[in-house]
Amino acid sequence: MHELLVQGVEVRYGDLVAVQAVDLMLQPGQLVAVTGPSGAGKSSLLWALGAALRPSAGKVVLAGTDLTDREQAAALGVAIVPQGNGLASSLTAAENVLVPLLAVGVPAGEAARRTEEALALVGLEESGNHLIEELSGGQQQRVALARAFGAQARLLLADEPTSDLDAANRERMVAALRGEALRGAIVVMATHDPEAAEQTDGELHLDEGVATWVRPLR
Ligand SMILES: Nc1ncnc2c1ncn2[C@@H]1O[C@H](COP(=O)(O)OP(=O)(O)OP(=O)(O)O)[C@@H](O)[C@H]1O
Repeated sequence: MHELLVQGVEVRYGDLVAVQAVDLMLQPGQLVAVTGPSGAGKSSLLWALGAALRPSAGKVVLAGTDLTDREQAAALGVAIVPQGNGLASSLTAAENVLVPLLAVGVPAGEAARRTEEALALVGLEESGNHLIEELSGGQQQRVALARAFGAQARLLLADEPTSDLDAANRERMVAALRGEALRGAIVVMATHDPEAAEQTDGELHLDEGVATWVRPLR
């Protein structure tokens, strides 16, 4: 059985078909890039995979369970790192990682340990006490990834995770995403960055919502 089954997923905004009948089968341990020009439907596909929007057709099944809404998907371990990070700007970097863990009942000691590890993974161990609004765009992007790493997701959906990063941090983030896959997650990253894309196990290219494997999964 495939852990993630995507069958005929279509996303429409009114008359516009942003994603056209995408089929995918992914297994734990796989790191996949979704590439394509601006407006091709990458974010829409990721949001549909994470049940943050309801597909107009088709379904997304994780470990045998149909994903129905964002809350249910989050409870099943589906994390989304959105473009533009989605962080709480009045909290510190560490609080942004810690609070969601406490909210889902991770014990305080374990949550603190995971927070420290996740911030170290993105190279921000010294910045945990900084407010988000005091951090640069690239640092904020790294906190958003740290939050997802702390959550130890089963399916991690990262939208343009390296877009604001310099080369060294891009390498660090791709390595961290690979680490998540090695831990047993399925990791799907939308990206414009060819160097990040080529480090994945497969590249799914979207053009006007039509998906084609330009580099099939290995
Ligand atoms: N909420 C929305 N309402 C209407 N149209 C939308 C909405 N979100 C996206 N679209 C349209 O759907 C298409 C796909 O958008 P999407 O954001 O998924 O593309 P993308 O490949 O992620 O683009 P980018 O690389 O610029 O982020 C575009 O034509 C976009 O204008």
